[in-house]
Amino acid sequence: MSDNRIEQVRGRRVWDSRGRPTVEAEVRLRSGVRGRAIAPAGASTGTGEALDLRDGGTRFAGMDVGRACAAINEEISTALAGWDIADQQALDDRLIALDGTRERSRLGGNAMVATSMALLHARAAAHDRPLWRELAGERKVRMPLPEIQIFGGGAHAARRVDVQDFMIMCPAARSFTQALEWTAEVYLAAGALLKKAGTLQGVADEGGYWPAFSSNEQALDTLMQAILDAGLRPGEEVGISLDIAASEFGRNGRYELALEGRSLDSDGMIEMLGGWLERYPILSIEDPLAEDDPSGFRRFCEAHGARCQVIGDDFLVTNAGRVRAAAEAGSVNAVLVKPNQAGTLSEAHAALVTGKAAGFGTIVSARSGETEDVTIAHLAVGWNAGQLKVGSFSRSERMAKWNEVLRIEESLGSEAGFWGWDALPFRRAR
Ligand SMILES: O=C(O)[C@@H](CO)OP(=O)(O)O
Ligand SMILES: [Mg+2]
Repeated sequence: MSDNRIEQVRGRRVWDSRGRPTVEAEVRLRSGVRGRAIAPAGASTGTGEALDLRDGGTRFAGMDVGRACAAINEEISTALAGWDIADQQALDDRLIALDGTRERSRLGGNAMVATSMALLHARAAAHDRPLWRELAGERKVRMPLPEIQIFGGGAHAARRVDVQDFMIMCPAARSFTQALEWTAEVYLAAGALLKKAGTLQGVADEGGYWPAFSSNEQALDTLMQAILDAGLRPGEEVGISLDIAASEFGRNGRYELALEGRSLDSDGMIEMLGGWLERYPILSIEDPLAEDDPSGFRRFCEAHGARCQVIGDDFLVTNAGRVRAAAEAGSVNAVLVKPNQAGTLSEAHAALVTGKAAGFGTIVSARSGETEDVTIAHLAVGWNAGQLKVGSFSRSERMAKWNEVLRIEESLGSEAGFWGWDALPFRRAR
């Protein structure tokens, strides 16, 4: 028997897709087996998220991670040394207790999530199996429905468009492979439309195009045209998915839509989004209202939850307690699961399981600041989440994840199912 006790955990500074430093953790077992993982970072963050430990001063605009790396090298490594790798929950509990703060400000959410993920990698390596299989065991899993950005806006594109993510979903595809193929067709068609119109400005943080639109509706119209140009049927084969990220422009019940020069209250937002739902084949809307507007969420979900997935991201911050409360209140019907919002994999998993128990859609999601780390792809498959959101084609830190799911799908051969329509909570309820 090889010795699966932890020898050491090391932290190192690496760089993310926005040119900012981030934290990599590397776990070494006594057997010599290693596992490593890198923490991602958000730009549009919820106030209830685990906090990254970042160093002040002018170095890298005050974004350095020296203290988070030191926390791994010193406290975390000492606290975990000698522990067996088998029990992720016990190891995560140890990290949580060691930090001792609600918002993870002492060790840093970035140090904790990198360590938590690296522990899982080490365990999978010790068992000589892929990470997703380590999580799923012998349970059957299906490949996730991808949610892929075509246009970026909001905090990821200097707020050129108010809405943060204009994405598509291909629930009628037969497989993950085919869903990715269809999405690529739409992506290329959208790029051609923007070039022709002279509105292409570049690539946004998550790999979607950065367009110069004059209204949010223009983005939706262009997206519809791109779906048609790709030879696909909007609403039947391909649907639209939006992340409004409304906390970025809404506070205290007021929403300032800069692009359109409009200021709306909650009811105005609900009415505007309801109008979009009438006119466009929208299957999913994330954070339609701000995190401080729970009654707005409730009214929105009451009005539209029967025909649209309503996702809480900043609103729920991957917190099982908040997911439970939202299920009781009826304020969303889906939860975005971002491990670094929670701080550890066990807490992220608890949020997902709580969502599933409530009949919610569950979407494992990357952050806008990412790296070559593909852990998230394995979590989506291994936890059988149903949906995955990691950004789009023009950025390889995103494609690394999608391509990893292709590999997993191929490895399963005819065993590999695809979540398709079943991933969407309002479709399952029918
Ligand atoms: O809001 C989101 O869902 C994510 C990913 O799109 O963005 P960020 O990582 O900046 O929070
Ligand atoms: Mg979001």
